[in-house]
Amino acid sequence: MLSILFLLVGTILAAASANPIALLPSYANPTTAHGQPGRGTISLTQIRNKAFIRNGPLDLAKTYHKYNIPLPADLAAAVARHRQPSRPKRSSDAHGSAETTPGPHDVEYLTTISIGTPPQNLSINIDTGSSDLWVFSAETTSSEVKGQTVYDPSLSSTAAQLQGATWQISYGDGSSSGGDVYLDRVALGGLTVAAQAVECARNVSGEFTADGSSDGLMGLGFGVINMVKPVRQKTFFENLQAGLDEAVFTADLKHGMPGRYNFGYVDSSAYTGDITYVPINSTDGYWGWTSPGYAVGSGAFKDEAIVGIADTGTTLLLLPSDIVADYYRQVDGAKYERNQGGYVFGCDVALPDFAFGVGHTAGGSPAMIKIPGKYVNYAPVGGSSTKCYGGIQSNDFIGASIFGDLALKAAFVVFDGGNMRIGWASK
Ligand SMILES: C[C@@H](SC(=N)N)c1ccc(Cl)cc1
Repeated sequence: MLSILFLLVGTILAAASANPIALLPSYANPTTAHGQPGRGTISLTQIRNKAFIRNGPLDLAKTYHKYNIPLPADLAAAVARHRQPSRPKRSSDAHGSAETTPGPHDVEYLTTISIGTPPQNLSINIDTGSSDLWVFSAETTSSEVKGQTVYDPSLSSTAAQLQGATWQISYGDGSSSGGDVYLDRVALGGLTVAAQAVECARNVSGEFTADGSSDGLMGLGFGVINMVKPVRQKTFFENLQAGLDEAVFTADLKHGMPGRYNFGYVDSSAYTGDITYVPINSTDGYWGWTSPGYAVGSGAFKDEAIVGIADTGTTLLLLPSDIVADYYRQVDGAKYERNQGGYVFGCDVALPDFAFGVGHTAGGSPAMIKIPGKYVNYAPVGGSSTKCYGGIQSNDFIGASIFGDLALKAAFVVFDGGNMRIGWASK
């Protein structure tokens, strides 16, 4: 319940739109505050401000704020939605595009997002292999912040803490992070979600601290594996999806140069030939799909189903060990080195292309995505200028293949949430 504030005369007109009862001065018959006539006094007549539109959530939220009580999740979301329209208009706003920039050796691709009001710009790793948007924050243990830009919800007028919510996540490379949650405005590529769950790190593992270029991750997997407790939160794409012209986002990563993530449309100028679509299996929360097989260099296509995920958050292409061995048999001097954790070769060696199939053989040959051999030279191994590490490695102990950035940057990829399918095209 709003407590009706008696305002000083000077602020009456400015405040009228914010309060249900406008206080209008009446100079005609001066009386005391209790209605008794007196000299030099003023009486204030109350009239209802017909321009005031009652808003229950906002009224209730004012009471919570008055007593410094964090807002319950639903109320926080209602307040954030009231402050900012959450659904993009179905016109020019229903699609967006953002440049993404590779780190050294294309180890990751970083994209700018803005969070809060006024906007705080952070550089994040878009990761289709997870489903949490988490960022370095003002709450992150200071010794674990080394060069990252942090999000500070206390500086955002649209931030509302999600009461009681926490998160903790671990990734395939052993890295991890965890903290609490705010709802705030998040914008990417011209698209905005008014009440996006922004997971603020209180702790991050050394791998994240050591990467001063990345201020966090935006997971674009499926919300079923979002790690917020007690209530999982939707991804940025899931929150946008219904308002997009097309319920898709596309990844156009490039080798050693900036690429783009688009949302809500398929840019027909970004690829050659046709897009071949195959169904995805999102049961495990990933963009899971099956390739029908592969070819090494100019060799024949080999029918061997490759069950994997399309994962922008993994650098390399991780495949069954028999396929990996088949590839490196075509590389002079290549060998598996345990102490390097994979196949290595001379940095100047000729590398054959690697192609993987998309679509079923079904009599006709499948569409093929060809990874140029030069892409497979990932980087020199630590301390050497002559020995290089392969970009194709084994998926041993993972349980599925991972079509990471090495594969994705050879293609234009459509992540089609509307039709639960993934599309691959050459470019
Ligand atoms: C799904 C990715 S992790 C990610 N993209 N956030 C993954 C899982 C397990 C291994 Cl071993 C390597 C990579």
